[in-house]
Amino acid sequence: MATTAEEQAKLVETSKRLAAYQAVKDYLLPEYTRVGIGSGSTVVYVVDAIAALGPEVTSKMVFYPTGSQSEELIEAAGLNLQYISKLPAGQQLDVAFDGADEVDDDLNLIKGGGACLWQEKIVATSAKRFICVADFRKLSPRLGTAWKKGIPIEVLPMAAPRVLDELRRMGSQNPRIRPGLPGKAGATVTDNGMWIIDAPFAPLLLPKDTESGGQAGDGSNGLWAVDVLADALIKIPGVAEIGLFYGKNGLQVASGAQKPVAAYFGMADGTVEVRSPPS
Ligand SMILES: O=C(CO)[C@H](O)[C@H](O)COP(=O)(O)O
Repeated sequence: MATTAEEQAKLVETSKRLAAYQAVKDYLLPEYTRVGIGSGSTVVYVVDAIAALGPEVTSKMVFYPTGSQSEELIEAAGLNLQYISKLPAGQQLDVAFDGADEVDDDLNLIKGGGACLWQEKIVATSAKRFICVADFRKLSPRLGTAWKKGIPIEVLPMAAPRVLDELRRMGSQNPRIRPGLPGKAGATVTDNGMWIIDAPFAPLLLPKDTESGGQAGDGSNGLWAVDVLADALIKIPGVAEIGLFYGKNGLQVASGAQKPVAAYFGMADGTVEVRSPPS
């Protein structure tokens, strides 16, 4: 068991790496040609795993980034870069890999800790198969349990005060405009020229909590179901995109969906746990 902060950090990195290599082994088939690459520190290992397959496999593939960080990763690994804007209408990526800030029991995700959520959602929903790769810290029964910073919401800067008002009205506790990096004055500016608001809510309910006379999940008692909250947030004027990647259970998740078809977690014991959404 990791005891020092240094050992814990090493364990987390090992977990990310294990999950990434396993996910790429299982889901990057040699016949695939179009691959989405997400953002964040876990995706670095996804790109490592892909590059390790060698040019005989990867030279036939084209890689689509979710922002400036993944664009750099793709180029630095010597992989073929293409933009999602160039994906012809009616066509899809074969697979997309991305990380997450938190993953619940139904594989709904919080994303956007790295401020890339808008392009990440476009790439994930453009893929036939969206695969989430994470370490053990990201697993939670309900979104908002472990990730306390809030749901990242990408907003038009001029609308930020109005969006904050509405979020408070909806019960968000202390929603805040994300500041820039230390030493940089002002807000975080996304790759799309927008700002991010982080909006904390009480842990979000799942269908199993709201069905059969359970909690309402409509925010009336301060508790929201993931899908009800997501549908309300995206309708706030000035909101460009939200960092909830969600969907109803029992639906076909393999095409145009925000939820992953599989989530790979590197565990603290050195194993990789693979989860699929409930049917
Ligand atoms: O959503 C994201 C960026 O917008 C990332 O996928 C998420 O923040 C996870 O990052 P990391 O792998 O560094 O923990």
